[in-house]
Amino acid sequence: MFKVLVSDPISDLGIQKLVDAEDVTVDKKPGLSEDELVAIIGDYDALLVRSQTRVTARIMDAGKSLKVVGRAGVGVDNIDLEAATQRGIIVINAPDGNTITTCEHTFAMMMAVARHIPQAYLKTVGGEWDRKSFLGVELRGKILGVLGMGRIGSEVAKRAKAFGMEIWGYDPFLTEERAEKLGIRMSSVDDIVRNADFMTVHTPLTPETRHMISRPQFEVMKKGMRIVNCARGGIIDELALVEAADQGIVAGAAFDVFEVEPPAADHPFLNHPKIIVTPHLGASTVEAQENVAIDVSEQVLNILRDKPFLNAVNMPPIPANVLNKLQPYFGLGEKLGSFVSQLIEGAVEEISVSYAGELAEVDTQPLTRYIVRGVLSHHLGAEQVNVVNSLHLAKGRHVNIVVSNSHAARDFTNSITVVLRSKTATRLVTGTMLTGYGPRIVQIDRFTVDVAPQGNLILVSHNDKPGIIGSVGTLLGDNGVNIAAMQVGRELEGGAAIMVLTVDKGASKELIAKLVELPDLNKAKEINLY
Ligand SMILES: NC(=O)C1=CN([C@@H]2O[C@H](COP(=O)(O)OP(=O)(O)OC[C@H]3O[C@@H](n4cnc5c(N)ncnc54)[C@H](O)[C@@H]3O)[C@@H](O)[C@H]2O)C=CC1
Ligand SMILES: O=C(O)CCC(=O)C(=O)O
Repeated sequence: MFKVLVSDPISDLGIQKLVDAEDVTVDKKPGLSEDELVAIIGDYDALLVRSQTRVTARIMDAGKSLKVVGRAGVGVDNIDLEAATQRGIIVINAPDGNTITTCEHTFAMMMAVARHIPQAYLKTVGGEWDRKSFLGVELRGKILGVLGMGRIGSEVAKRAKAFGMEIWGYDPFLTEERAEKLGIRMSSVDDIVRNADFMTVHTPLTPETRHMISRPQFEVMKKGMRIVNCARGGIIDELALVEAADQGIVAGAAFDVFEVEPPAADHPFLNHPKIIVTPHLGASTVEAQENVAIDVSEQVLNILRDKPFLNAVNMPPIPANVLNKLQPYFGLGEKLGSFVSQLIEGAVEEISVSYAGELAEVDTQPLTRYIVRGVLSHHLGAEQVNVVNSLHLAKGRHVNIVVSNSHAARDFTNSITVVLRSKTATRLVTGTMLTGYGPRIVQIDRFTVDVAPQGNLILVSHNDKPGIIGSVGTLLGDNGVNIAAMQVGRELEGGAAIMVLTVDKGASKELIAKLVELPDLNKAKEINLY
């Protein structure tokens, strides 16, 4: 008999299938502390949570029989994925069940902010009949900028069309074909910020999306913008938003999520006349809670019964013989994917991986998953993409994956080449494991290099002229950026060349822009590999 513990309030109807299963007993114990969970988890095979329970390494250590943690929802920020993976505990989520509900909450927020509904309600119930202070705006005819065109963003776009809005969307994986199908304009963050009347964010919180709307964006923002965030706190810089609202740039904002939840009592959003808030209610409908509970219950049953399952967000076990051969390359593969995904412009349409040398002789599928993870996690967030779901996520985004093997490695015992193709560009990176030195990037596009794939890198393309290395070094030095290592690759003396600098701390966007102004320097790009 399998034992399942439900430690958050999860829909009874949703978990009925588990309760009815003859080989399962279900205990519902919401609101337990970590200590209380540690004390009882040893009896259970599965743990079902929403977002309140923090599933820590301590709990998992005590869960000697624990095979699966099921999250009834999308975000798994409350589960220590690394610890689960290390202990062979499968973590699954329910990514589809609350899409429509969160999309509808976004509309509720957008309309409430357009018509000042919470503010007007407060005055009316307070006994005032104030019809002058709450002049609203229509949605019809307005430009709605959607940042993040995944599950929720796409549904928002579809519904906004019914309101007569013009939709401008931005997502690194948005292709022209998909934009056309959705009837939206493919745009950029900058265009949206400068032109939209309403803006809504539907991305995960990643190092790239953190504060993607901050002071520089508010400075150029169309006056009178109304902003909605029902995704994750921190995508929009909260303090910069308050400033922009006070300066009259932002006419209104509606937030369901906060950088720290719950927000402190003196949080500047609370009681701000232009900002309305809800306490992370995006997924809180009867239907969504039922959907996510049904989805997660079904997959937990499959896992307990040793059947194929969906929506795993961490790593499944790999056979020991395969693992031994591939493990040294997992980190390199992921870094190569991340490196080249930070170089490519435009939506990625194809990831092509070539294995050469001894690597071509083993089943490299697990390694391909790491490479694809590296490519996707730059945009989707490392927390959302793992080796279990990376290929599936790529397929869902219509990214073609091509794998080839060549038994003869050119200069190395083994090498991995990753080529990304978008509509407008093709970028290539090759890596290898050098005995005694570890992972190395040995080719970038057509240039031979020798770069350790880690930390903050700056990739510069330039013309091979005397003095250019010095001028780059001086500019970085003058701006307090220390160069730890430097590599130059060129085809011919005096021809096109690249420089890869490993720097001790990240360079600001302004400094990268200054680099490009140097004579004979064509492009500069910062790349983070952690
Ligand atoms: N308020 C709530 O209760 C809920 C919040 N959420 C949150 O909503 C967000 C969206 O969820 P889904 O649509 O299900 O996720 P999804 O994974 O389907 O879509 C996210 C999209 O963001 C895109 N993206 C990543 N980086 C970007 C960038 N720099 N600029 C523009 N787009 C970028 C990705 O390519 C992807 O298409 C997530 O943060 C999720 O945790 C989800 C459900 C409920
Ligand atoms: O379970 C909840 O209410 C939170 C939903 C959420 O934010 C998510 O699924 O990512």
